Order: sequence, then C-alpha cells, then structure tokens
Amino acid sequence: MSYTDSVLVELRGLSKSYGTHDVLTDLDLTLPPGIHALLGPNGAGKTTLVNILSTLIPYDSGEVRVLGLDPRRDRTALQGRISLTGQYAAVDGRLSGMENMLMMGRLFGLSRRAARRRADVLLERFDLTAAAGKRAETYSGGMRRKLDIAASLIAEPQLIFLDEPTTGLDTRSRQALWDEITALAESGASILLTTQYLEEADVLAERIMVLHGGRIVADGTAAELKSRVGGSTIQLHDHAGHILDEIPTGGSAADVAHHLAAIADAHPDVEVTVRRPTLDEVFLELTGSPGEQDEADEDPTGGDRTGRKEVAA
Ligand SMILES: Nc1ncnc2c1ncn2[C@@H]1O[C@H](COP(=O)(O)OP(=O)(O)OP(=O)(O)O)[C@@H](O)[C@H]1O
Repeated sequence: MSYTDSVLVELRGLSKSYGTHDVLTDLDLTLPPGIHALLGPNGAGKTTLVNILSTLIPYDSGEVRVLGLDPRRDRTALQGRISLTGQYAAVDGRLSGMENMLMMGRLFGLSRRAARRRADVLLERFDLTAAAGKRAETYSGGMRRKLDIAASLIAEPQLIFLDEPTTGLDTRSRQALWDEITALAESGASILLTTQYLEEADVLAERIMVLHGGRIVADGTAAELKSRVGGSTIQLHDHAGHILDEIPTGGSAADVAHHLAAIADAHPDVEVTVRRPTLDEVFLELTGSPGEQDEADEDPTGGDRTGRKEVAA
C-alpha cells in the first residue's frame, strides 16, 4: 500500500482475535483526512481497533497503514504523530493542570519552554487557564476530560484518537467537548472517535462506520446511512403534539407533496412534520439491536428520547 496525504487510514484484511474469540474479522477500510466516527454496541471491537491503529496492541493479520505507517513496524515514528485519549483519563490527580501539561510535553520531547508555550495556548483554548494551578483531583469530570485531551494535543498530532470522549459527562460538558472537537478539526487535525452515542456521531462525524460482529456493517455519512432505512416519514399530530399517525414516503419532494395534499384534503386541521430516519433506526436495522442512549441525560441535540429531530414540513 502506498501512502498519500489523501489517505489517513488504510486497512486490508485486518483480523484480530483473543484466543478463540474473533474480535475483528477481515476488515477493509480506507479513510481520508477528516472526522470519522466508529459506532457500535458494547464489545463490538471499537477500542480494539483504535488500540491497534494507535500502536497499543498488535494485530494478527492483514495490512494496516496509519498516516502511511505500519503501527507494528513503525511504532515509534507513528507515536510521534498521533494522540490517544482513552475512556480512562490519564491525568495525574496529584499534579496541577499545568504540571500535567508540562509532564506530557516532556514525554513528547518538547523543551520546557516550548511545552510551556503550548500548554498556555491549550489551557486557554479548553477554558482551563483559571484552574491551571489547581490539582487535577479537584477538577470536575468534564474538566479532567478536557485536561486529558489538552495534554494529548501538546505535540500537535496529525491524527487524534478519541475513545468514547464524552462517556460519563453531563449534557453541558458533552456539548462543550463537541465544540472543542469541531474546533480541533477546523484547525487541520484529523479525528477518529469511537462512541456509543448515535447523536454524537451524527453531530460530529463526516463519516460514520458501524462495527458489529467484528465487521463494518455500514459506512457513510449520517445522511447516507439514514437513506438506507428509507425516505422521510410524515407525522400527523394534534394541537397538543400527540402523534396520530406516521406515513412513510419515498423521500422525494414530489412524493412528500403528494402525501401532504392527500392529508390536507382529508384532515385540513391536523398538524404535520416531516422527519428523516434517525440513526437509532439505522442502527436497529443494521445490527438488530438498538443503539445505546444515555437514559439519564436529556438529548443534547434537542431531539426527544428516541433521538428524533423533527423538521417542519
Ligand atoms: N485483552 C483482552 N483479552 C480478551 N478479550 C478481550 C480483550 N480486550 C477486549 N476483549 C474482548 O474483545 C471484544 C471487543 O472489546 P472492545 O473493548 O474492543 O469493544 P468496544 O466496542 O470498545 O466495547 P465498549 O463500547 O464496551 O468499550 C469484547 O468481547 C471484549 O471482551
């Protein structure tokens, strides 16, 4: 496989097992630079794949290139160009936010002065400047997660792996982190994030891969995945918002207009909305199991509990 700047990750026949348990089976994938989400239920193999790509664990067979490098053979060179923020924050609670940043800078071989300069910029960017002198163990969960990500960015990685970056965060912290992730991508870094939150993948990622049973069962933009489960649905509801009926459509303007005209004739007073399928519905269709939703949280994107985001007709 040859590397060009237009290829971020390339997999050919990647397989990985633990004993007799096949976790990843014959994966093929080519990713361009950008924000990509790896979505899948518990145990689907998301962390295993990220750990392989980020050099933490070896793969069994196949070909793997990350930024043109083989994570097994070119481990050290690749480690200098990527960062990994795991589900379990690597922050040292006894050190202050700034000390954590400087420690990470030294690990990446930056001079003290360069590390300090970069730490100032990143702490400011993640809104942690005021807390920089305080021990990290006094931080909230959201602040620790932000510090962890800030520290992982100290060496300006080309590719950032975020493994379930918002798991366990409340809605506000999650939204703040989404804003940061978007800003990181705008500054030119590529991001590969894993998530169990369908909405997170929908909001952040240009491309979503659904991992299930060791294979990628779907791959595309959120809109492309949604189009796999059919066109828009027209919802009829009363003035109190109770859903009276749902009518599937082919999705084209002509087809939706045709249905709306018939509804207007038969029920001139009824209220209608037209909505696209949600990623939950896509997930159910593709994997036979519902995607995980954080029941404790209200939906941060403003949809209802089912992840529905309605669009006025
Ligand atoms: N070191 C290991 N030894 C044996 N089995 C493992 C090991 N690491 C992971 N597994 C198994 O491999 C499968 C995939 O695990 P992985 O952590 O990659 O899934 P995941 O999609 O990241 O799940 P989650 O969303 O729960 O983090 C699981 O069945 C897990 O039990």
